[in-house]
Amino acid sequence: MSAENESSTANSNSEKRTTSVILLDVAGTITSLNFIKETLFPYAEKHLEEQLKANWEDENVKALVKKLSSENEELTIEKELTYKKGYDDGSLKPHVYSDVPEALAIWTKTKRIAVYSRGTVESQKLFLKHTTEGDLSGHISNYFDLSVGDKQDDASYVKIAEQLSITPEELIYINDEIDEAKAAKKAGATAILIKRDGNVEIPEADSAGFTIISSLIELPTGGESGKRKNEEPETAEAPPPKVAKTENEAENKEKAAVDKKEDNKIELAIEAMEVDAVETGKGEDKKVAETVVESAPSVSESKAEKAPAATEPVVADQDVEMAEESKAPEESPPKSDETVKKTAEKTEEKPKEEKPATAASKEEEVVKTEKDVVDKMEVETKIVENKLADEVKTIDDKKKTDEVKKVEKDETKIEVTAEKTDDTKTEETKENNVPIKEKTESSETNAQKETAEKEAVSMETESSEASAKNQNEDAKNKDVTSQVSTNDTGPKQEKNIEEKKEDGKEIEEKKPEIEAGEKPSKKEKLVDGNEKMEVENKKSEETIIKKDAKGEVSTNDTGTNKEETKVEEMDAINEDKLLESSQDEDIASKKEDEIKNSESQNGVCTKEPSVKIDEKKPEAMEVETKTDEKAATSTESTDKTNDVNTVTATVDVSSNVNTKDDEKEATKDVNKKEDDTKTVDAKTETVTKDVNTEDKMKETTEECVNNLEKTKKITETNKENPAGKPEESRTAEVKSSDAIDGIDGEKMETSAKTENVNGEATTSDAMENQSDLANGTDSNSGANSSSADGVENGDDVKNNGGVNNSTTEEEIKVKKLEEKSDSNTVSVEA
Ligand SMILES: CSCCC(=O)C(=O)COP(=O)(O)O
Repeated sequence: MSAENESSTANSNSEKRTTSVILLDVAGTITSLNFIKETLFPYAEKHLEEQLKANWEDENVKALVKKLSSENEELTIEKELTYKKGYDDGSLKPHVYSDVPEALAIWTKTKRIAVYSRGTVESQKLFLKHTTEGDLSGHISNYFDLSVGDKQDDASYVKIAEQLSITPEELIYINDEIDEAKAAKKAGATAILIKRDGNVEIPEADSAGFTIISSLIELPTGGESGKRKNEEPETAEAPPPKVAKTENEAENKEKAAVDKKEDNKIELAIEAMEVDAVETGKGEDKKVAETVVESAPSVSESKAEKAPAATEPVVADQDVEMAEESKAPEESPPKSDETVKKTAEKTEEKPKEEKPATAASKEEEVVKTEKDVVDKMEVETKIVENKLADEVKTIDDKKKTDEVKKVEKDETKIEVTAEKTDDTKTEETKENNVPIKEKTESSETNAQKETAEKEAVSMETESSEASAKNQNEDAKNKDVTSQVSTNDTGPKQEKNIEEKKEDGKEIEEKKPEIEAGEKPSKKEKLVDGNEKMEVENKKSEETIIKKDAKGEVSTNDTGTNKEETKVEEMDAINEDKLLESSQDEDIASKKEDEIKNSESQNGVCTKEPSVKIDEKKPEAMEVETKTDEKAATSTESTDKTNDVNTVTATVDVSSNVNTKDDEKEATKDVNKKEDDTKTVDAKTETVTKDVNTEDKMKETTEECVNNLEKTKKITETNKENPAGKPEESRTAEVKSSDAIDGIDGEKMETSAKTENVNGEATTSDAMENQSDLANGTDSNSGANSSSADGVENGDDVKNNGGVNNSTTEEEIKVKKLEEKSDSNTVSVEA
């Protein structure tokens, strides 16, 4: 039997990975004791006699009988023969518990399974081969019978271990008898008690410290090791196994059922038992290390080996703790792996999912921000447009009011001039009613001009509005570009921006044309005024154009305000000039009145000069009026032309802004208007010069009046003393003539030179230089040599002398004045 056991053991050991071996008892463990007692043994007894009788003549039977007579072994052999016959004919069917084949199938994957029974090895083999659950002999690697020793002897377990090539600690013995368990435990093996129905009850005191199971599937992970039990007090203060078993029986069954399919868990339970056995210290440390190494070919196996079995609840409290401890590393890694995987997936998926999500959200945010920006821009542009429209309206209103005021002022001025012209009551002035009429007509035309100007101004305001809008659009474009630079807007906005930029460029290109169209309307007003304002206006225009050329956002308010201020200044200057001219006229009229009064008082001397002066005065007035009229007509003509040009230009500009061909025509018109304005400016320059000469003439007339008064006094004295002091009268006359000649600077210089040649001191109080001339009584030739006029004057003085000479000289002087005034008029007409 021992040899059989060894051979079977050797055959199976090489195939197992682990060194631990589960050693099974038969009766009461894999089969019921009732089957052994009630079936197997009676079957043998019954069939043994028959077998003996049938085979009595057989040599084998004869040898057995002889042997039984001496050792009782033959009976065992006869039993084997009986069992074999029964198993073979089916009359005997060995019983096994239902959990046996399942447990064997599980254990046999990683463990060796051996059988240790009182029946012979052949009987054991026949038994496992013909069980009610089928042939289970294939899971059994080794069979041991009583040949190795009594089951209650611990040495038997040592031998078995030796035969299995393992240590007793590597042996797990499962049986139903406490004495055998104690022997195995004593040998160092792990002894597990199993309680099945019909087994002999184990006293609780004896079973204390042993693991008790009711099914092989409940095989505990740690098992009961002798050492552990030995470490605990034998009195077993620990709870009795039965109590733990009964309390946890239902749960163990359920869990066992659940864990049946998990083969690795059972294997791990066995490995845990091995570990527990190693912890007892009975095993060799090296072997334990080897088992650990062998049982750790892979991570899963090592984990599975340490994993708790489903039968864990059956285990005692300490084992449960170990199982929980062993669970933790097993369950935690998968969890950790899963968590790692999940986290990795999350980390991988999250960025992938979050990135698109964040990208989409960002895009949505960007779109929202873009929409918000566009909305804000639209709102801002609307606000700016509304503001500009309001400002343009206010500017228009101001301009209209200013223009109305201007029209009123012009009307009053025209009335004043008309009244003045009526006051002259001369024939020439009557003849000059035509220009006065023209003035009135021109006033009418001025009124028409004003209306035209209003229209032009309205057009200007429209153009200014357009320029303001253009500037606003430029500002919008700038704002848009600035916002686009900060914010990455979509392509739609870029297109809009580009379109706006193009529109802004076109508008900027149109600006100079529009602004050029504004020039005539401005120069209309400049014609009435002086050149300074024109220059200033040009400068302002140039500055505006430069600003526009630079791309600066020049608000139209400043330009319009400047224009308004300039126009106002121009109007003020014009008004001042008109006032000055009117004052000059008043002064001249006053002087005339004074002369008349003096004439009426002085009699002879005053008549001719007064007449001539009166003749001259109307002429001078005529000159003035002519110059004024001509200036007015020139200005009016230019105004008319400019008005027409402005109207046409503004109409052209306003109507032709949309078409480029019309814009070119408008530019041509504007250029023409600029040329017209230049010619008008030149004319105005000549007119202003003539006006200055007229002022000088006025001064000379004043001096003439003074001299006449003096001549009057001299004539009176001459009358009183005809023979004496002719020089004084002559000097006075010369003074007057010189004063008249003084109009011409060259004549004054020449006369002064000739007079200084004589170098005689004068006693006259009137004018020192002229008194020098007067003192030169012998210097008449000098005076005559000064000029042709001087010759005439000298002749007159010589021939006439006295009162008559003075009158003739005055007439000559008046003629000179007339000639000069005529030359002025001619120059003005030219
Ligand atoms: C399976 S062989 C027959 C079993 C038998 O004879 C026997 O006595 C079993 O007792 P044990 O508890 O030792 O297996």
